[in-house]
Amino acid sequence: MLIFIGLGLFDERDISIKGLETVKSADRVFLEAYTSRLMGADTARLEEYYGKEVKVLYREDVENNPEDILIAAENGTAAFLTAGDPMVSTTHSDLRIRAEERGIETGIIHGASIQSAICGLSGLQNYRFGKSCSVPYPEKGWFPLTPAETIRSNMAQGLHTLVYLDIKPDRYMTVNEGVELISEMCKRREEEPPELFVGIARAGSDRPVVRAGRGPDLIAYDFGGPLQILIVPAELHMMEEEYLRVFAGL
Ligand SMILES: C[S@@+](CC[C@H](N)C(=O)[O-])C[C@H]1O[C@@H](n2cnc3c(N)ncnc32)[C@H](O)[C@@H]1O
Repeated sequence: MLIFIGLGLFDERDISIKGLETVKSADRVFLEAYTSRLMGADTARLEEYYGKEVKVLYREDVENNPEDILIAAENGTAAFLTAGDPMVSTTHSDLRIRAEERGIETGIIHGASIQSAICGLSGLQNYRFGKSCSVPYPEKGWFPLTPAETIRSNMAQGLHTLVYLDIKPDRYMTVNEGVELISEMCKRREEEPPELFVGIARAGSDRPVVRAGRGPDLIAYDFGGPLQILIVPAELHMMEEEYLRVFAGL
């Protein structure tokens, strides 16, 4: 059996009791470490907490060579762990389909996701979000403008945009970098950059940071360590504006 388990948002204690019991009784435990991360716990700490060896997986292991996972799931119970919820803004549906097609039973134990956490932290209503987007680190000769296009299209419909920030093996994109990149994309599209941004750092920790402001203000603000995420709000409802004043320094 292959069970996808969400670890929640920050450290080893954010997993559900159901998830923890399943990990502890699993035959093999895999940790997907490229779509998101638990910044409050490293692999050694997870292994100690679960009393199990944890095999860390990178994109290549899941998307191109998932044999090890599938064979483990054919021969016993394999737990596949992902920070957040395993099926939110990740590509794991493909693995679940592959398993089912091989006759392997699958299941999901959900975890708290950044997608809902940002609503509580920012006060922006979840039903007012449009399509989300990701800002990647630009590479030589490659500077995609699609995030700016998504933001503009959402904005025209009065919808907020959630902007996921890139994770690389050796670095994590900050809110400061995200705002700078979006402003540059708008410039290249010959558009005005958004007037307001909301930056969030370390959701799920004891001290998450939430800050709303104009682009230059957020670029200068120190959000501390990763993980970080960005929202570009559309026109605010009265209650949303009030919430940002009280909790995000608007
Ligand atoms: C592709 S999404 C994966 C979401 C995950 N599956 C979930 O349900 O939470 C990962 C991105 O979300 C943001 N993120 C995830 N967890 C976060 C946290 N605890 N605090 C701030 N941002 C976070 C970061 O921008 C990160 O690059």
